[in-house]
Amino acid sequence: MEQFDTIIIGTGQAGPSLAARCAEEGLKTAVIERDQFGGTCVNTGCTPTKALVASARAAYMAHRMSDFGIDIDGSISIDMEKVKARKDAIVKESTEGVERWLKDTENIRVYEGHARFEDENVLSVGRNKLTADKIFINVGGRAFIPSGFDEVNYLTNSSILDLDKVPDHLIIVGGGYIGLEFGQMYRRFGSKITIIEQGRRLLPREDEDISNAIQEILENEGINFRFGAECIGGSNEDGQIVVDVNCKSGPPQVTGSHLLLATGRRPNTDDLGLEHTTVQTDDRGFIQVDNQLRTTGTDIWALGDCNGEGAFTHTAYNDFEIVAANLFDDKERRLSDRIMCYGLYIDPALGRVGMTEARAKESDRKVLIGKRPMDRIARAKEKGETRGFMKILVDADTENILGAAILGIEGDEIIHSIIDIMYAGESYTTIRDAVHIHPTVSELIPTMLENLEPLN
Ligand SMILES: Cc1cc2nc3c(=O)[nH]c(=O)nc-3n(C[C@H](O)[C@H](O)[C@H](O)COP(=O)(O)OP(=O)(O)OC[C@H]3O[C@@H](n4cnc5c(N)ncnc54)[C@H](O)[C@@H]3O)c2cc1C
Ligand SMILES: NC(=O)c1ccc[n+]([C@@H]2O[C@H](COP(=O)([O-])OP(=O)(O)OC[C@H]3O[C@@H](n4cnc5c(N)ncnc54)[C@H](O)[C@@H]3O)[C@@H](O)[C@H]2O)c1
Repeated sequence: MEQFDTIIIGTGQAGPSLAARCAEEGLKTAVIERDQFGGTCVNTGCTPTKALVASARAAYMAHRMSDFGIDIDGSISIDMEKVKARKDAIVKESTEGVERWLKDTENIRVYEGHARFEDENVLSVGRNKLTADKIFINVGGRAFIPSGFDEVNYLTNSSILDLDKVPDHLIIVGGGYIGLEFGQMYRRFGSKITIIEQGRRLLPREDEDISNAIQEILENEGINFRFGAECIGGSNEDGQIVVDVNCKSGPPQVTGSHLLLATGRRPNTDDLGLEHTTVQTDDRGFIQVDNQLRTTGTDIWALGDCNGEGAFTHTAYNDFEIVAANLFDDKERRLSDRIMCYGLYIDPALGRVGMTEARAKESDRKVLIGKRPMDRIARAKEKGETRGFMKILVDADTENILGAAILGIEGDEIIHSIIDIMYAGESYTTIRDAVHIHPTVSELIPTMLENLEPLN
């Protein structure tokens, strides 16, 4: 049995920073990783997808060159092998960076293998047995595969990254983050795309005007949607893929060359031996945690996607910050202090923070709303990027900003001025009265706030 002060399972977005901090504090730290260093974000999530989104945008802009008065003498084609090579190089640099960082840090010992609890404070990794005073679980998640697809060659967010040819017709099951980002990307690379969504609209957690605007943007680029259509199975037929659809209208089968299942994620907690501990999970396998990320187990914490409290890189990293502040800095940081924010990396991107309009309406607050279409923003027009709109919700009594959505060029960046005001707990008038630089999209946030109206 090898004794450590701390053990960290998984090298996703919380584990490595926490390991480095533990090591810096002089703690003898073990880190266990069963697959690629850096986890989902670096290897099969944010990094590769955003690299591909950038290639797809370059292709899109190449096709739009004449809008800007530029003639291209010749055809535009996609070399998917080169697109993939660019993406692979960016991923390699990051994953190797995480591996080197961990392996070169004093006080950290890295184990490569699958960690499993044998007891409350004992883990096995292959033939090694490890124990520690404190254990941190950062095991992330993987693609959820609905039943009915065993007999078909489907792709997931991981395996689609190996493609070095553009599919003729990519069928995507699921109109969430993964479905929309890959859908637009491969449409721009030249695939025919059909997105099949069981709900009646895209992104049901967003407001209906956001869902509709995104649908319109993607349809205008040539993406086909099927709504109210649950995909219940698939088969390989004559070199094609046939997806069976349970629906009230439209054909009961969709045929294409490739199939991407983008139907959500499940936590990597089913093979962790948690049954040998007092760590409790919910009915979907997410580890239950308190406001400081402590599990029900003794001296066991859970961080990142596996605790179901956030599903993003920045929420996983914030979990690390909360744990480190409480353990080492004598600062009480809490999960409940986090204001939910995220980006959806279709183009133009959606930047989001806080409440939706629907949630604000349901609350018993007096709410003010401001809205501005991108085609009434000078910089968006100058850039030829007038799709989308922005909106903001304000509590009429406290003057605090409740939430905002920016669907438009650089929406993922612009939203941060609103996020910061929300964290500062400042009145919306601070940003309304601030001088923003001209010409930017951001300069219209003060203007939007000058024109608030009651939300009915
Ligand atoms: C396609 C896609 C695109 C995304 N894009 C974005 C984005 O643009 N922005 C954003 O904020 N988020 C994005 N996300 C979400 C983001 O990737 C995750 O929220 C983030 O990676 C979560 O990190 P984590 O630390 O919880 O775990 P992970 O990054 O999933 O890491 C967990 C690690 O634990 C290891 N592990 C699991 N079980 C064991 C075990 N028993 N023993 C040893 N090791 C184990 C795994 O191998 C893995 O390396 C995306 C996700 C996907 C799938
Ligand atoms: N930009 C980002 O930050 C980003 C990008 C990609 C992924 N992610 C993370 O990955 C997670 C998973 O993304 P996702 O898109 O897989 O999940 P999701 O939960 O966002 O969307 C899944 C969609 O699939 C639909 N669906 C499920 N089963 C179906 C079926 N049988 N037939 C038809 N439709 C079906 C659901 O109704 C839902 O709309 C996200 O929650 C997010 O945390 C983040």
